[in-house]
Amino acid sequence: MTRISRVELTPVAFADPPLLNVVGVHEPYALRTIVQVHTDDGLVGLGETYAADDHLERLKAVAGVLPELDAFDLNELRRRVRDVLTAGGTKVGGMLNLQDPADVVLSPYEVALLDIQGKALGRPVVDLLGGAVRESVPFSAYLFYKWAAHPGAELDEWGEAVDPGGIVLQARKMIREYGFTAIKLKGGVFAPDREVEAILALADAFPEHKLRIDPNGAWTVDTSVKVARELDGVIEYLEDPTPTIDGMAEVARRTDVPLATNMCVIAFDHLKPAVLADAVQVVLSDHHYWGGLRRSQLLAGICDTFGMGLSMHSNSHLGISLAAMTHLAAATPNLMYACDTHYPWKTEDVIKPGVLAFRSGSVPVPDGPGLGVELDADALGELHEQYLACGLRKRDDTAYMRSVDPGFTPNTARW
Ligand SMILES: O=C([O-])C(=O)C[C@H](O)[C@@H](O)C(=O)[O-]
Ligand SMILES: [Mg+2]
Repeated sequence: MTRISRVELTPVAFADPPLLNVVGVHEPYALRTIVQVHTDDGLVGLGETYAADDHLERLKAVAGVLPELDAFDLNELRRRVRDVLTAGGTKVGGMLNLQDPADVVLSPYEVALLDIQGKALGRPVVDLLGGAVRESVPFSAYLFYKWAAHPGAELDEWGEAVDPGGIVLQARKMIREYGFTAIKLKGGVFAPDREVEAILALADAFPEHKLRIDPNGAWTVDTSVKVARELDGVIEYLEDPTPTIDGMAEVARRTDVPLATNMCVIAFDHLKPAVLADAVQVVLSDHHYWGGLRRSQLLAGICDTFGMGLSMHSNSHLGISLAAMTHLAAATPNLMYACDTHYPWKTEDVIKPGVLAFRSGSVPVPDGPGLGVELDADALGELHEQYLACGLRKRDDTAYMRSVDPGFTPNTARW
């Protein structure tokens, strides 16, 4: 039997450019926790997750009850995670507009155990998820309005993008380097007209590419309907134009443009009300908060049953997450959209280079055992030192924006 002997949790910080969004701007570093689960027969499983202090505390509490667990017993893993979180007084179970903490904590451990299982069997994770229905996974070019540099820092390689021309230049560079065939624009930063103009400029410049815009709920219902009319036939879906299941349902009643979400359906409890209201036509899965790879496949099945499309959400992440996303997407037949990834925005990683590569916008599924990626111990150490030195302990785009613009308020349904 492959039993867990111990768990190592290493918070890391990696450089992140000043990407703008509805709640502010990315800080100079993004945080992640790297999870290493060791077994008594010498295997190590990898996982990657958020690194906010309260999340780290929960991860540590669960780490304490994992020794002796059989790495193939994912049901027992889930039971232990839920027991620990309930004992700590945490409410387990989704509430509207909240992720389920038990699924968020379960995720990196489930991925690490699947990595161990694959290594024990000599098979890639995709085979444990039912087998590959595609050999490589298409991702989208994830464009952001951005500053030329963090205040006081040197210019980065991407330059400024605060208007349609800047966004098109950014798209050209990203598509030249990665070959993406779908484009997502993060909106909610400027007035909707200006962001519509950017999408139209992208449509002109890239007539063959699939387009999407995601203002993270920055618009009212009426504005969302107006934008949907203007971009009907131009975009493949409109992502979270307005907040809440009720708001999205109202927009959906007034447009045929498919609505997608990673904001109002982010836990299993949200599916029933969303389906009953016909609020969303595409759910963006994300294994980091849907409870890992197998529960993301459960979500995929539910979407399939109720006639909803499936795409994939991302946050700033490193290579362990990209590997997990790729295995999952390769084994999920109804994931028919190019997945989001922040990967092009990062310049540092904790894995050894060589396995994960973009070819024509897609990542070939790693074929080594488990996730197929290897931790670089030196890089892990350096990014941990960077975490200790940078002082950030949770993501706070709003506070960072206010340090530059004290009057800034997040834009939820402002326009
Ligand atoms: O699709 C989304 O909503 C995201 O990717 C959320 C992220 O937090 C994005 O807004 C970001 O990185 O600023
Ligand atoms: Mg989104």
